[in-house]
Amino acid sequence: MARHLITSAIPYINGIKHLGNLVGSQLPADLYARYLRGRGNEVMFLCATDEHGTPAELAAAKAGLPVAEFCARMHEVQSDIASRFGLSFDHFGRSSSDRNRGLTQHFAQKLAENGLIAEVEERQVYSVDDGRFLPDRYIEGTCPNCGYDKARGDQCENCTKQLDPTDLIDPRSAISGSTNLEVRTTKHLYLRQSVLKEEISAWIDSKTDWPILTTSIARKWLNDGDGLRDRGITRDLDWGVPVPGLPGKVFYVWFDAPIEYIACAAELADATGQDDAFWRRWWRTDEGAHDVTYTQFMGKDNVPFHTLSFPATLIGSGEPWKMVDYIKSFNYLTYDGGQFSTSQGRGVFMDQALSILPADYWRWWLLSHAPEGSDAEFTWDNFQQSVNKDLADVLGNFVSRITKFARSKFGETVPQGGAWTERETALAAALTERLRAYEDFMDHREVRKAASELRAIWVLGNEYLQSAAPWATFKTDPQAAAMQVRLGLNLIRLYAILSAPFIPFAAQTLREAMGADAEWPDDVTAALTTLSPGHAFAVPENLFAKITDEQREEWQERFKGVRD
Ligand SMILES: Nc1ncnc2c1ncn2[C@@H]1O[C@H](COP(=O)(O)OP(=O)(O)OP(=O)(O)O)[C@@H](O)[C@H]1O
Ligand SMILES: [Zn+2]
Repeated sequence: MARHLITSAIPYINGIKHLGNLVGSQLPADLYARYLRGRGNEVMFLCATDEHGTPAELAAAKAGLPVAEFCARMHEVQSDIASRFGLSFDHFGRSSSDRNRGLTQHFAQKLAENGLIAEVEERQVYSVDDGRFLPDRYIEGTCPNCGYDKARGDQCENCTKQLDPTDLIDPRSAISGSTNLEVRTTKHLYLRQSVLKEEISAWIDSKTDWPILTTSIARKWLNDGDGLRDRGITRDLDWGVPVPGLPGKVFYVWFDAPIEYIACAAELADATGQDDAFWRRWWRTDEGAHDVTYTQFMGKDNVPFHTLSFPATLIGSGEPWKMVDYIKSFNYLTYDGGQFSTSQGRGVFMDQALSILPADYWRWWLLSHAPEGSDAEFTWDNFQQSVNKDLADVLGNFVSRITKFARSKFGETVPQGGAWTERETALAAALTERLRAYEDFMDHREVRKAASELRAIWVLGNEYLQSAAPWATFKTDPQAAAMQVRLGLNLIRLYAILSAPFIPFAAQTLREAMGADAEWPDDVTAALTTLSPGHAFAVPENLFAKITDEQREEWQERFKGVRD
């Protein structure tokens, strides 16, 4: 039994996540966690809400709530939707927790002791009327590059140029609209990443098995221009982790967010009444984490922070923290010809998705079309086809035919009689080959390829049923038909176990209907004879309903605009 630590990029708190966020982080992480648990490994699967930063403050202001209360409410909302999607976190934490505050301050302190923090005098825009500095999105104005008049302090959304607040022409406060602004000097902390460049470079070079998407993004930022640059890690805000010794300042959200991966495990310990040793054995290589394999999941825009900044924090601390072993990154899922966007409300959001279909339909489509090699597009046509074919015609149909036929001819117990022929031996051999390929792809976090092996495993069952045709066999040789049905019922049990990482809810229904255990099949032949004659089963209710053309058209229409 191996030990696996798994983290998903932590979803930002400002709203309900869309299907792109889901497939780019939490869902594949859940797939991997479920698979590893299914194979008997010890798994710690962590996720949390990312609660600091200016967008949270602005969203709270828009909702008319104090930011702490807004975050507490949104955390509950996200947590509820996550569990309805079957995301099996061992803990869903909060980056605003006391644990994260403590750890973030701890890391800053260690970095300072090691000479990796610089104090820099900076020129920042101050709003006299609002009585505060205006970092990042708190300031708007005209873009010096393209002339767009709603450019923000950190970036122009029109031409995508990265900006500093002092670059803006005719700047105004995003809070009050006031133009009574002045530039003041203020002190900020910088993380001296440039000092660690060689060490981080060598570390990335040692990761020869990582996806190209991950290493290419890391190398681009390591080597672009002047190379790895020092970064400001503090902001003039109230909401965030306070910076000791610098009143009125908090750490930048991207400094404390990845530290929450660690804090989250500590939050779990607190929530379950366990001591610090409980979480430190996952995170400290000197306290038990030396044998842990750590995998992170995220969309491509998060890669620089996980390959450079967060490793700089951990390495720079000089302490033996567990470093990531594998970073699985994803390209983008696009929506019917455009981008998903939380701020513009474009696409399908997790709550909306569940209001029209159960989680497994989405899980299956998203994972089997995960944007691994390139961006992938969600279209309603493709969704309908894939659900109807894979889930309804292949898996659902197989289950329904076998169980209904079995019940009608032999009653609701596994029938007795008959012996395997060459057809069954050949099926077991074909299944074994597919199963080993499936395991191999899952072990390598190859999501799409694993999905297509699983589909092929389902197809083998249908082909067997087609060629064995127990309904015809029954007329001439009822004993042989009994054997075929027995095999079919055992196949359903096998499918329940193998499919659980992708479609956990349907898998559970199948397992309960078969009155079966969940033991991973090492030997397929043994697995296909696990349910013995006399074992009771039930006919599961229609497992998957097909998506009709009317439904597809209605949803296409309903989700084509933007959400309020
Ligand atoms: N269209 C997408 N396809 C795949 N992954 C995505 C997509 N958009 C965001 N992600 C990933 O989703 C995860 C959670 O993102 P986060 O909550 O920070 O939202 P975000 O990146 O601000 O996206 P948005 O602005 O659309 O809400 C991150 O790992 C991010 O890389
Ligand atoms: Zn611009």
